[in-house]
Amino acid sequence: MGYDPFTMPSVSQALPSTPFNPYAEDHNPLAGAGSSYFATQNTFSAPSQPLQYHLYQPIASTRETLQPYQRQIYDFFLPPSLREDLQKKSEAARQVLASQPGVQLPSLQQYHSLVPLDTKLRNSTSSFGLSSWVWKATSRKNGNIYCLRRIEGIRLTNEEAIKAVNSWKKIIHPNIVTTVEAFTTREFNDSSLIFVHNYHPLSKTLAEHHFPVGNNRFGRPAPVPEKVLWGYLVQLSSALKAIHKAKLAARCIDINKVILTDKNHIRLGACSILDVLHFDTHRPVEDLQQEDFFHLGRLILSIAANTPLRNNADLRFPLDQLDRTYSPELKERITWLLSPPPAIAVKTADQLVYDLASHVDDMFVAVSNAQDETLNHLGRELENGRLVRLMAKLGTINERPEFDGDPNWSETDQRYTLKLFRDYVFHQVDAQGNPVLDLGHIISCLNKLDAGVEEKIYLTSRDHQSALIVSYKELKKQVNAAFGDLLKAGNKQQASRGY
Ligand SMILES: Nc1ncnc2c1ncn2[C@@H]1O[C@H](COP(=O)(O)OP(=O)(O)OP(=O)(O)O)[C@@H](O)[C@H]1O
Repeated sequence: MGYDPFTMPSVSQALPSTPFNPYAEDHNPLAGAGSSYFATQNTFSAPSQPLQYHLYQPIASTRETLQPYQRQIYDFFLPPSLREDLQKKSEAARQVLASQPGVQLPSLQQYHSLVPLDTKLRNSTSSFGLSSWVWKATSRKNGNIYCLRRIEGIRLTNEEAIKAVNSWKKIIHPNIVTTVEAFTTREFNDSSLIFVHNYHPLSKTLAEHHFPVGNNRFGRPAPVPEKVLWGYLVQLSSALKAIHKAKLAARCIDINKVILTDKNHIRLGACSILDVLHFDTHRPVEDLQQEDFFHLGRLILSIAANTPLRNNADLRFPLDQLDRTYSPELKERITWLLSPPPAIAVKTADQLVYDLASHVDDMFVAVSNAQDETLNHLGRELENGRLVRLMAKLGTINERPEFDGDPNWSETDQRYTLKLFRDYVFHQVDAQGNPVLDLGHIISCLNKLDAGVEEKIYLTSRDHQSALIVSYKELKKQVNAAFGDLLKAGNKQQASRGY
């Protein structure tokens, strides 16, 4: 195979060898002997040793040298790039703030362990006209992680204002970050409003993605591919369709408020906020909906022109320049979005989606292909999950020190056969007594056990004093019988869960 599966580092192996303390208050993996060292450093969030992602990559593909029926180790697991991506997201979601004097953040209602998401490390006033702060936090009620946005120094004069979020809570759409709730707090010695949204780890705003600060690229950056722009347009049009249908207006279509949560997958990130903040202005929702189209046009134009176009920016010049790089169709669509609504009729999101039909189809094909691929990977991991359950069952039986008052329970009857089987699967040695670490052998034995096939195997004890020939079918029965005994004795309801 040219690959040693047992050198694949686990997350904990990739970290320094500080002993893990499961009882530590700080659940950073570095908590323990090293935490006091790191706590003294001038870092804002808890420092974490970067995972050695390169160690997870296959060294080289040796597919050509294999027979078609032979498998590489990676054939059994998720593709490395997807695994790395998911691990990075999981690491970001689990990140905690090092407890340092002066940066302790309060718990807000049931939300605790706040960690800033705003990389600018300053409060900003840009999008809502008020200072806002963004954190991730864990809910004490369900353990889920959420995105909290604090709007600083706002006193609501109308009690009904905060109820404006209720209509938003019902909107569940792949291109809209779900609104969870909003509440006021005095935890910051002022009157602040907190908006709770779903959390999407490692997301970036479109501004951060397309106009990174301190971008040192020389010359003009390469234009964003037209396909990406159509993708954004289709996704945000679909979001608008859902929002307008609910008789709401998005009001937050802005490069700072649309977040990229996966490759080319965007979501409107700050819905409901302006509805609460401007509750008393009573602007007709129809007007706000028409403004959504303009903001969408400006957003796409900004990215196409490679320039953040703020309020009151002159859009004619970038629009005129557009057909140098992009198709007349894209220019026409953006022009439609930016132009005032026709006198006799209003623009509608339905009409927009209808006009984008051929691009919606492209997107549909791409998403369906991606889903097929994901289901394929999921199928593989399903197999792995099944084997883990089987190994968990075997683990509860093998070497159990005592059961039902019998210290020899795991060494007698069928349990003894299972012990020999364990040795057969995991403790094989070659003629020189060296360990044989063949994952293919382990997986194939466990699969046969799970299926309970008729195939017979020869099991022998370590001292070669006893030997037996047994089929996988019998072994399967024995596993189930022994595990059944354990289940009977334990809390049945509890123990049977998950096996
Ligand atoms: N729901 C969310 N889940 C995860 N991260 C989010 C979520 N919403 C926003 N973020 C991230 O939080 C950071 C700050 O978001 P914010 O909306 O404040 O952007 P900003 O550029 O600072 O805008 P502004 O200047 O208007 O404050 C961004 O990196 C963004 O990707």
